[in-house]
Amino acid sequence: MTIHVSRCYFAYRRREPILQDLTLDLPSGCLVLLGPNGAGKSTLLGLLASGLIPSAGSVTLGDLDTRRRGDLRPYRQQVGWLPQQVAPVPGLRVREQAAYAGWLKGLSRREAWDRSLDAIKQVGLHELAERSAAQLSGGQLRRLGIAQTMVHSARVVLMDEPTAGLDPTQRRVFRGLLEDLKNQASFVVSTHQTDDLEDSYDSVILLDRGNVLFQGPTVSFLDLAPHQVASGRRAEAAYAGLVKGEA
Ligand SMILES: Nc1ncnc2c1ncn2[C@@H]1O[C@H](COP(=O)(O)OP(=O)(O)OP(=O)(O)O)[C@@H](O)[C@H]1O
Repeated sequence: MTIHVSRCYFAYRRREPILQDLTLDLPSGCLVLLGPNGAGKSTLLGLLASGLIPSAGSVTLGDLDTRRRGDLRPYRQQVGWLPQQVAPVPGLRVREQAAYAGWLKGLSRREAWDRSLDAIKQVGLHELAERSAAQLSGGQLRRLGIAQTMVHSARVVLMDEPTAGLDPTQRRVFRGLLEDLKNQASFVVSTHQTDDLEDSYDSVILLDRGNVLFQGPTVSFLDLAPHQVASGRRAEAAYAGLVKGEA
């Protein structure tokens, strides 16, 4: 089961609409959300996370609809959110912060604490369980953010530019993590990095000025690149062709 976006409109207060009549069925698996600066990726993720509510249309997961107040809590239990900056909670250690996130999502204190160990193990942070979360590096904090979504067994995890600012080693760690967690949840990842598309993602959505320029399997996206383009450059070429309308 994944998220359906149906005929959505969204505008920030008294501004031009960012998304108009947007309809998307997010497939399960790993999906990458691409698009130039200002395309509307974070806005779409905000709607999927239920932090933003469409002024018309709907965002649904099964029979849960983010426009119904009573549905928000169960919706958010199933949809995890990893913002660009994961903030350490002052005074909490790594495992405590993971457990705290689970408790905020409605788990009992006991259940959240029990599950937190597995979650930090899954992201390779168990050896740092007792360290203050404030002492983690940027890459480790993002892994903690993923662990927070694992504690409450989110079915869909949304990530906004999770590898921005990470060094190549940390980016590789992140890619490995995504690979390991793929069978536990679906992932929607917004990024500007196209070099690892083929290995990491099953499908692609390309947004530009709120419009979907492409939605489909990664292989079909790469096929849009001119034939002479070498394999490592195909995603970049397909992207450039679509954004300029040349593909
Ligand atoms: N809080 C806000 N208030 C008003 N306008 C906003 C707000 N957040 C974003 N916007 C506007 O909405 C449009 C889409 O922004 P959004 O952040 O969703 O794009 P993006 O694709 O995530 O961009 P980037 O790749 O630069 O992060 C932009 O024109 C932006 O200026």
